[in-house]
Amino acid sequence: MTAYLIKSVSVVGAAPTDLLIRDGVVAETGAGLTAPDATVIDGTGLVALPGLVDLHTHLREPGREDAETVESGSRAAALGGYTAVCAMANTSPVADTAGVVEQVWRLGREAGLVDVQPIGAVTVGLAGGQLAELGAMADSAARVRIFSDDGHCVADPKLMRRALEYVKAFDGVIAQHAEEPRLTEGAQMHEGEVSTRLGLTGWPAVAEEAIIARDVLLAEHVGSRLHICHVSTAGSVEVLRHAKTRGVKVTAEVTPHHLLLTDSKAETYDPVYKVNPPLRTATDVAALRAALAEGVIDIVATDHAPHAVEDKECEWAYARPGMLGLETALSIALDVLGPQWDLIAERMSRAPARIAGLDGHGLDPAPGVPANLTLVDPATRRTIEPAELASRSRNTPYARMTLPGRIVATFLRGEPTVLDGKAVR
Ligand SMILES: NC(=O)N[C@@H](CC(=O)O)C(=O)O
Ligand SMILES: [Zn+2]
Ligand SMILES: [Zn+2]
Repeated sequence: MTAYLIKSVSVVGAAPTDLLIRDGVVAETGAGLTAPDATVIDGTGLVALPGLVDLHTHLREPGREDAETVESGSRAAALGGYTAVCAMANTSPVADTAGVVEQVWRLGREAGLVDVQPIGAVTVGLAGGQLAELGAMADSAARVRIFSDDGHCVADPKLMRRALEYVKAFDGVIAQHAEEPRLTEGAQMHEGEVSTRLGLTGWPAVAEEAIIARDVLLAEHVGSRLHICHVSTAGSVEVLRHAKTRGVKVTAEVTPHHLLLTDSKAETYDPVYKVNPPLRTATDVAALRAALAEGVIDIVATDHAPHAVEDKECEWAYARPGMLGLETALSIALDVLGPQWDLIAERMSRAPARIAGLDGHGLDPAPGVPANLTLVDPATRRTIEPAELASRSRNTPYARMTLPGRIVATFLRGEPTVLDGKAVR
């Protein structure tokens, strides 16, 4: 196993130091390190972060390997600075059995580019009718701890309660896609001024907020852990703030796109901007940014949602919702938060690793720690070219935008997955 000596790198924004990576761990840190057998990387101007952890990734395998595979999504993740991703359950077949989660877990191991942690479905077939075999998925080789029907809301309050109660036994968490389905029938975009002008059916903020309010009360009642996927409205932030003040065990994520883009993008009628929950208003964006800085929102999660060309390059109403995210998330975070490295490390690595219970991830580079880390060049700006992305899909909303920051290298347990900004395999 090759050793790597990274010279003069800033660890999470601190004064430059050297990092020696050997045998899968950070062996030593300090100024003036030497290691004759090591490959030297010049870290001048670079920032070392704990490898990013994505709590919300769609890898599309099994079932839609034309849009993404575990391997292509893992490569996109590594290039984005990630060392672990949690793979959503809305595959085909659905990841609602021990067999399917073990298959995804095994494919992740074989690709070997990031740790792929499968998320299990809450209900059989994501149909919302009966609980899936949560215990069997938890006990499987994939050791599932996060369960979600993402793409669909667990709308039945009794089923949601039972799921919350069930996962307590193994310190699991239910990740809710908060969308009251009766309030979003036929919805195409955020319900507001722009939807009225364009004549598109609206997805009202209250459809999200009502479910979050219900579920934080349920989580409080049964004393379970709840996670809220892709929070998108100012009102949701207020509900979460209230719940956290009461000590409810709730965590929440925001996506890069909800931190940057607004519903005015729908005026282009370009379905690349169609996403669930929809892009909201500038007021919502400001509230989400403030909540992320404050900690009312715990993490940034990509909701990387690859879609094949035929599902995206069509009329708005027929297009599938969802956007790519893994290869651009750090750049968006840097753009939105500025070089607040400790905050970025917390929201994109440490906190998601804690929520997912991923040992060995989310730890700042220090002696003895598994070498899961990424090197960022904050000074370089790059223009996003969809054709250059490692994802099998092309549905990035940032095409031809120039964004700050470039991932120079990523290490998974001491092995580089990315070097010189390029995937190693
Ligand atoms: N976000 C999306 O618009 N789409 C996701 C599902 C989801 O996250 O709800 C997908 O699977 O494509
Ligand atoms: Zn969702
Ligand atoms: Zn999703």
